[in-house]
Amino acid sequence: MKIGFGCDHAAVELKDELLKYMSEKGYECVDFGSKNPEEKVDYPLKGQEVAESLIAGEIDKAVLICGTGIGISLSANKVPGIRAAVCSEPYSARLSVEHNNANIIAMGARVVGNELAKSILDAFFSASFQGGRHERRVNLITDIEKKYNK
Ligand SMILES: O=C(CO)[C@H](O)[C@H](O)[C@H](O)COP(=O)(O)O
Repeated sequence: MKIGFGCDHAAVELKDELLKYMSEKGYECVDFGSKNPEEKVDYPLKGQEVAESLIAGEIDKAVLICGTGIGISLSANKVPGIRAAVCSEPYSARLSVEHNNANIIAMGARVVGNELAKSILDAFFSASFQGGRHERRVNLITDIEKKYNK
């Protein structure tokens, strides 16, 4: 699996740590993130870049991090087909895949510590979409998208 990592200036350190963590686990990791915490980068641009790469099939899943995880996930979710979930603990991260078929996990570098962030990634990347009744609901989300993207 190929994982894209995106972040703004608020999350460079955590992004670097998580990219190393997932690389050591054997995942192929692509760094779309900011490299310098001193250089301000606007999170919508990073969220869009990573989301578009995922929809283009260049990466399979993504990890997006900004100060809170909110702005970068809101931006990614504007791209049709993206289901980015902001999570601050592993339970929601697991359920975001099992029930919502999330394809991006977002976190806040000013919210979670490094070890908690790793547990969140473990939960997200070891989970599988359960389908069934959840598929019908995810399809209803897609229907909303289609209604406004004609
Ligand atoms: O958390 C964020 C958006 O949801 C981003 O990380 C921004 O960096 C945040 O808005 C704070 O920005 P600042 O320029 O570092 O104060």
